[in-house]
Amino acid sequence: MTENAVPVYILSGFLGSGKTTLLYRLLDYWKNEGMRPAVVMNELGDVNFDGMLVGESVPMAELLSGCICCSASVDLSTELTTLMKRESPGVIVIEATGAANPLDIIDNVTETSLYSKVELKGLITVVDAAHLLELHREQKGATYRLMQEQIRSASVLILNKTDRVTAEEAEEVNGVLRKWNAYAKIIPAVRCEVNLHNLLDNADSISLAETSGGAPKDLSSGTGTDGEGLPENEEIAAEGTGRASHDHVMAYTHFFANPINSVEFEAFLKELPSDVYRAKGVLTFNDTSGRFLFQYAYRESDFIKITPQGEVRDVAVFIGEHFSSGELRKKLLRLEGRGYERPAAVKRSL
Ligand SMILES: Nc1nc2c(ncn2[C@@H]2O[C@H](COP(=O)(O)OP(=O)(O)OP(=O)(O)O)[C@@H](O)[C@H]2O)c(=O)[nH]1
Repeated sequence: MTENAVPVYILSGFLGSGKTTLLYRLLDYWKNEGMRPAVVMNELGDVNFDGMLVGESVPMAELLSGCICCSASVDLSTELTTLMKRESPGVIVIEATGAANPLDIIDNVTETSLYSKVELKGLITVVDAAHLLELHREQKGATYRLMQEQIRSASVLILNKTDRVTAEEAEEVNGVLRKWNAYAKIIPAVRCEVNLHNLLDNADSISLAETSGGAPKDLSSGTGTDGEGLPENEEIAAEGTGRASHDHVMAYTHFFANPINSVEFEAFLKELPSDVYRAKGVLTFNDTSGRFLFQYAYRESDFIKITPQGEVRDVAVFIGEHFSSGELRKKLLRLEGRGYERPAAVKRSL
């Protein structure tokens, strides 16, 4: 590999598993080591909520409204090259959407390294212990297969959210990971609190090709559409395009015209159908001051008070499989005190 090539790490893991939590830790770690990290962030929705907390000192490239692995493959190479030229980073971390197939991203990065001084160092997959346990017991579904893919391609695995399972269950999930990936070190964690030096050491220590069974051959599939001209409150749904591994995933973006009641909103989150497995957004409530970044992942929600930089509207993105965006929209409009209007929905491939 090229001398002085900039190391690149890919963060993989299903929606809500804890990738962004790990990203913040890594950025602090590298900054303390005197390095200059840069980030490529990819979101399925139109708004980069996670990027809001990264801080201005970290150069960032954003790929929004699509999944890096199928619709934005050209963009990823271009973004990496531009980031290299513009910022001269010491290390780059790519946080893919939780719906991405990491093999495609590996291929993209390795292709970029043919003409730019970057070197893929490792693929870290974060696993939500409770979510995987449930899916493994059911043994079916596209989400399950995608998680399997993300685990297989990892050079190191973080078994996260172990606070949500018993010690016996953690053992059971550990066994599943070992079965699917015999090579990668498995590091159990809560909120991705791990020894980062060891993590990066382990990520580097084995070849990705060894764990993933080699680079993918087929790069041709996957079409994307641009995000221009989308109306307010938009539905993005996969319709037989893109990778088979996640063409079931859909996202609904809701823009709020009015502040809403926090208690009613929490009740709304509690009643979300199980097909909605991830949601996040920025909200203003009418019963408490300030603005909040909310997170919802596999039946747990979280609210953080924030002061967004620049103009940020109140918005929420819901991601899941084949849920009724019309139903969600109806409920959210009711929370806002707006009547139910006919959805101005546009479908788009992820
Ligand atoms: N209970 C529990 N919650 C966690 C843990 N780690 C992260 N979370 C929470 O889970 C939610 C999702 O975490 P993120 O780090 O944003 O997950 P992500 O993988 O980046 O999510 P996407 O960007 O949607 O793919 C947040 O509310 C976190 O605070 C953990 O170990 N235990």
